[in-house]
Amino acid sequence: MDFPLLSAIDSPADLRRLPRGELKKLADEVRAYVLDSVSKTGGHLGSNLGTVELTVALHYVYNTPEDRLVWDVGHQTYPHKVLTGRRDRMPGLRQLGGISGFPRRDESVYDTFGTGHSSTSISAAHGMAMAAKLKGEDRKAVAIIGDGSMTAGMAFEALNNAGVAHGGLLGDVLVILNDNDMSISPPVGALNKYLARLMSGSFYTAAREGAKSVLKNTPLYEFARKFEEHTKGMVVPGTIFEEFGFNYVGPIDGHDLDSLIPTLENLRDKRGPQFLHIVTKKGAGYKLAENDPVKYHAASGKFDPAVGFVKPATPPKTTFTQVFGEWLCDMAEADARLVGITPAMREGSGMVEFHKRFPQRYHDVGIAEQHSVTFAAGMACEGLKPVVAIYSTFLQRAYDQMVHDVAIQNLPVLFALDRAGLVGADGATHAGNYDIAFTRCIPNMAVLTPADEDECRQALYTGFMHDGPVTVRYPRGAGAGVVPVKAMTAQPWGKGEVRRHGQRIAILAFGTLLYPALEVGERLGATVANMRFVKPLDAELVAELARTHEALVTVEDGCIMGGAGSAVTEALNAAGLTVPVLQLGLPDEFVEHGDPVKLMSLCGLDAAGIEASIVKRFGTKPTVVRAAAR
Ligand SMILES: Cc1ncc(C[n+]2csc(CCOP(=O)(O)OP(=O)(O)O)c2C)c(N)n1
Ligand SMILES: CC(=O)[C@@H](O)[C@H](O)COP(=O)(O)O
Ligand SMILES: [Mg+2]
Repeated sequence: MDFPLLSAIDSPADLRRLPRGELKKLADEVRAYVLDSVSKTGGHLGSNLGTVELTVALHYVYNTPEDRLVWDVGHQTYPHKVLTGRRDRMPGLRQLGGISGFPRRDESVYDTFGTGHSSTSISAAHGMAMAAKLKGEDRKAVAIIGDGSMTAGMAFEALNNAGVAHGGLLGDVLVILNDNDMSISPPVGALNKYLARLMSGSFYTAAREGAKSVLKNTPLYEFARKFEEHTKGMVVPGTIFEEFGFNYVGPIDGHDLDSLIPTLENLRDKRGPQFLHIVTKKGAGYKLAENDPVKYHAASGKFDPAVGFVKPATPPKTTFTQVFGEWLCDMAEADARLVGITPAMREGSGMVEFHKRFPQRYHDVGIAEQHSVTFAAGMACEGLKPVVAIYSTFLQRAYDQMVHDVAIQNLPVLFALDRAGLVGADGATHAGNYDIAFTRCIPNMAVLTPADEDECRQALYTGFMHDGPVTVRYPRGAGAGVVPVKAMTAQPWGKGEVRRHGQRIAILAFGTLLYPALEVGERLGATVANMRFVKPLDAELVAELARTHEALVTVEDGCIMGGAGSAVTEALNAAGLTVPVLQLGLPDEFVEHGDPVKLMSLCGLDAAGIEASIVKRFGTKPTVVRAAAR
C-alpha cells in the first residue's frame, strides 16, 4: 500500500500546508494506514476509524500543539499519532519500548494530556483554558469526548464548572462530543436517548420551524434558510449543554470535512465555552467494523482486514473472565437475590451471557463506577446480593463509595475485580496493581486472591456467601489451567494452605503467583503456602511458618507497598515474631505497556526472578536446619 500524501506529513504543519482540496484524500490514506497498522499489531480499531476526518480537521484548523487537543480515553488517537510525527512508530504500538495506545505527554508535545481512563478531557481542557487566560496566552483548548464517556459524572462536573466565569474570566474551551451512538457495548442511559432525540432532529426541527415562523416575511428569513443550508448543524435552543453555559452547535456530520472545517473555523474564533456535537460512525470506512462495532472495538492481535477477526484454529485457554461469567450465571440460578452490575464493561467482564439469561438482574450503568458501587449498596440494603464486576483499575474511581457507602455499613457487596495486576498492552493507566493495598486497609472488607481458575470460582462463591463486603481479584487472561469444579464450595474463611513442605525458606504466595512459587519451591526445597486470603489473613499459618523456617518470602501480583507482604509483616509484628521477610511484588513505579509475560519477568515475578531474588537475599545453603513445617 502506498500513502503519497501521508508519507509527506511529519507534523500538522505539513498538513496545514496541503491544499484544502487534498484533505479528503489524506483522510482516506490515514484510514487505510490505521486499518493496515492495527491489523498487524492489534489495538483499538472502531473508535480510531471513526475519528479520522475529525482529526484531520482539528489539526488543519487549530494551531497544534500551541492550541491544545485533549482526547478523552485516548483510545481513538491513532490518526492523531499518525499525523503528529509517529506514523513510522505505529508498528511498535502498545509493545515494550514502543508507543502507547493512549496519549502520553512524555511521548509527544501533541499529546497535551495523558488519558486512558474516560471522562477527564473536559476538566483537563478547562484547566488549560483557564491557565491560558491567567497567563494572558491566546491559545485554545479542545476536549474531544465520546458519547459513552459523556455518561460519567466527572464529565458533568467539568461542564458545570467550565460553563461559567471565574473571577470574570471565562475559559475559551471547545467540547466536541463525538457521538457514534456506541460505548464499547451498545450505549445505555437517558443521555443516550437525549442525544438520539437531538440527532433525530426533533429539537432541530422544532428549532428550525420555530426560527422560521418568527423570521417569516422578514429579510432575516432568507438568511436563516441559507444559514441552515450551509452549516447543516443548527443552533438548537435549550439543549442541556446550553443550560450548562455552552454555545451548542450541531449535530453535524463528523465525517464530512466540508461541515467540520467551516464549523471548527467558526468556533475557533469564538470566545467562551463552545460545544460542538458531531455524529460519527464507529468503525467508519471498514464495513466489518461498521456492522459490528462491539466486536471491532479492539483487535486482540493480528488479523487480515479482508477477512476480519476470525476464531483461532486452536481454542484459546479459558480465561478468568469466562470463569467469572459462568459462575455468575450459575450463582444467579441458585440465588434469586443476585444482581450483576457493570460500569460499561459487559463484554470485558464476561457478562454477555448473564445479560441474555437474566436481563432484569443485569445492570450496565454506563461509565459510572462511582454510581455502580453505591447503586449496589442501595440494593444490598434491601436484601439483594449485588455483584459489581469491575476492572481493578476502574474501581479506583469508586474508592470513597467502597468505604463510605459499602464498608462502613458493612453491606454484602461482592466486587469481582478483573484485570488485577499488570494488564500488558494497555499499560500503566489500566494496570490493576493497587487493589490489594487499597482494599485491605478498609475495615469490614475481605480480600480474596484465588490462585487459579477453580479457586476463582470457589472464591467468588465464598465471597458471595459472606455477609459483608468482599473483593475477589483475578488477572487478565488465562490461568494455570485448573478446570473449575462445577460444585461450589465455600473455602475455609481466612485460611491458607501449605501446598509444598520444604525447609529453611517458606514462600507465601498470594493469587496466581502460587504456580511460579511452586516451581521455585521445587528447585530450592522451600515450603510453599497458598495463602488465598489477604484479609482476613491466616495469621496462624504465618506464625507457624515463621517459627519453623529461617526466612519467609511473600509473592503477589500487586504493589509491594501496602500489599499482601505488608499484611504478613504486620501479622508477624503483632505476634512478636522476628524472622527475615523478603517481599516480592510490583515495584513502586509505573510499569509501561508490553507483553504481560515479559513485563512480569522484568519485575522479577516469574519463577526465575523469584528464585534469583531469594538466592540473592538468603543464599542457597541452609544456615540453620529447622524441623520442616508440620
Ligand atoms: C473510567 C473508565 N471506565 C471504563 C473505561 C473503559 N472504556 C474504554 S472506551 C469505553 C467506551 C467509550 O465510549 P465512547 O466515549 O463513546 O468512545 P467510542 O469508543 O465510542 O469512540 C469504555 C467504557 C475507561 N477507559 N475508563
Ligand atoms: C480503552 C479502554 O479502556 C478499554 O477498551 C480497555 O482497553 C479494555 O481493556 P481489555 O482489553 O483488558 O478488556
Ligand atoms: Mg461512542
